[in-house]
Amino acid sequence: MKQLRSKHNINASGTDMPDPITDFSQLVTEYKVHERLVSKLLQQGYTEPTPIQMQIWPLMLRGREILASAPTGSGKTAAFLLPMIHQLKSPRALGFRALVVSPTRELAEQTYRECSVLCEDTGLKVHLIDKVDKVISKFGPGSSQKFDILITTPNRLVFILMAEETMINLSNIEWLIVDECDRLFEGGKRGFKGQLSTIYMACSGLKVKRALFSATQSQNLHNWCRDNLSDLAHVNVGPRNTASQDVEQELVFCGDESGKIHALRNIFRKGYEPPCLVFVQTKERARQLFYELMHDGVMVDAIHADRTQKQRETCVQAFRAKKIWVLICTELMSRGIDFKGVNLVINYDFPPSKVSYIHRIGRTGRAQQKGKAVTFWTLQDQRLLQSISQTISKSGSSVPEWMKQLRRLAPEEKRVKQQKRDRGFVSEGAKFTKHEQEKRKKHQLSKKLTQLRLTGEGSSEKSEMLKAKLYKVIDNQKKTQENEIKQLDRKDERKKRKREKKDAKNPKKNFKKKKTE
Ligand SMILES: Nc1ncnc2c1ncn2[C@@H]1O[C@H](COP(=O)(O)OP(=O)(O)OP(=O)(O)O)[C@@H](O)[C@H]1O
Repeated sequence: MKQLRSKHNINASGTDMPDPITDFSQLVTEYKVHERLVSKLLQQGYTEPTPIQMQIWPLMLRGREILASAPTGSGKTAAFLLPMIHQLKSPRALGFRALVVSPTRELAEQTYRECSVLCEDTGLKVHLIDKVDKVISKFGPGSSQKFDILITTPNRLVFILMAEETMINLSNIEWLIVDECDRLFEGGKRGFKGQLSTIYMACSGLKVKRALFSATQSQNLHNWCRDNLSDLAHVNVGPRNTASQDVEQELVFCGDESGKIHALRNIFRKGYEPPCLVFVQTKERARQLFYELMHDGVMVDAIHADRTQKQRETCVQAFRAKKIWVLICTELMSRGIDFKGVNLVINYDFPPSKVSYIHRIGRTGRAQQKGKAVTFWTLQDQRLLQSISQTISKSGSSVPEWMKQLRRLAPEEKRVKQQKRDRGFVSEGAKFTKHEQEKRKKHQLSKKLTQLRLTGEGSSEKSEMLKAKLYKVIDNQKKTQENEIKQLDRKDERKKRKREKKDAKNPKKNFKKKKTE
C-alpha cells in the first residue's frame, strides 16, 4: 500500500488508515455503494479515481473526519460528494442532513450542479439558498422537511442562523463539508472563521462529521483541525502548497503599469486559443480593462463583486458557452471555479500572495488537461517575485536563476506587501470620470481614517487633517452631482425647445398628431 500511495503522491496520516481504492468497482464490492451512483461517474467520462478520490472515498465511507488538500482541478468535489450522497441513501423528510459551505456564490452553484447530477436517481433533494425572504416558507419549521442537501455560502447561512426566529434547522446534519477551507484562516473581509463557528454550533446533532478541503493549506488551519476534529485523518496529494504541474508557467516583464496593456495586446495579436481568463487586482481595473479590450473588438466581459448576481450568472454562462472568449475577473473567481477547457490564464496584475497565485493559475490545467499561465510583473512587484518564482520552479516550469536568489520577505514585510497596492489606471484612455475619481478618493480617505482609528497610530492632528480632506471630497461630490443634475435639466430643456421649434415649423403634422392623441 505504501508503494501505491507513493506512486500517486498520496500522503496520509492518522490512526487506522484504510487502503486507497484504485477502481470504481471497489466502491460497489467493498463499500456497498449503489451501482446507480457509481454509474453517474462513468457517465461523465471518468475512467478511474483521481489520487485524492482514491484515499478520500474509503475514509469518508467509514465516517472519518478529514482535512484534505490536493492540487487545483484534481477532483476534490466528487471526492466529497460521492460518499456524502451514499451515506444519506434516500430521502427521509428529516430536513437537511448534509451541508456544503463554499466561499462564493459561483462556486456554490457549480457544486450544486455537480451534486444534482450525482443525486439524479436517488430521490435526494439538493438546494441552494436563493432568496433569504423565502427561506422560512421553503425550509422553516412549518415546511415539509423534504429536502436533504444544502449548498451555500457562509455569509448567507450565518445571516439566516442569526435571525431571531428559527428559519432553518441544521440539527440533523450528518456531513458538514467546507470547501476551500483555508479561506477560514485568511485575514480581512474574506476570511470566515467566525462565521464557521456559528455554523458548527447550529449543526448540533450527535451524528455530525466534518471534512475540510482545499488546494492550499496553512499551518494555522492544520493546527486548528488537529485540535477541533475527532480522530482526524490528514490527506495531502503532492507536496503542500504547490501549483499544478499541468500548467506551463511564464513570467513576463512589463516595465511599468503602462507596459501591461501592450503586453496583453501582443499576446492576443500573436494568437491565442480562447477561452482565456484575465485576473486583475480591483473591480475598477476590471472595468477599465473591459472597455479597453471591447474597443479592440475582443469578445470580452468582466465579472466582479459590483455586478449584480444576475449579471454574474449571465457572464459565467456566456463564458461556459464560449460566447465570451476573454473573461476579466478579480480574486472572486480565483478559487474552485471549473470552466472546462480554459487554455490560458493571464495574471494582468501580480497576485497578492503565493496562495492566490496557485488558485488563480489553477483555473487552467484541470482534470489532467494541459494549460498555460502568463504573469505580468513590473518593477514594483519585485518583492513578491521571489516566492512566486520559487512556486513556478517547483511545479516544473523554468524561471531565471537570479529570481530565485532574490531576498526572501520577512513575515511583517509580506503582510504589508499583500495589502493592495494602488496601481492607478490600466491606460491613459481609461481615466475615471470626475464623479468616479471623487468616489475613489472618498473611499481611500475613509479607509485611511479607519486604519488610523483601529491601529491607534498617528496623532489626532493627522486624523483631523484626514477628516477635513474627507469632508471636502464629500462637498465636491455633492457639487458634482448637482452640476450633473443641472446639466441633465439643461439638456432636457434644450431638447424640449428644439421639439417645440420643429412643431411650430410643421403645424399640419402637429395638428394631426394632437388629433390622434
Ligand atoms: N475521476 C475523475 N476522472 C476524470 N475527471 C474527473 C474525475 N473527478 C473529477 N473530474 C473532473 O475534474 C475537473 C476538476 O474537478 P474539481 O472541480 O472537483 O477540482 P478541484 O480539485 O475541486 O479544484 P479546485 O482546487 O480548483 O477547486 C472537473 O471538471 C471534474 O469533472
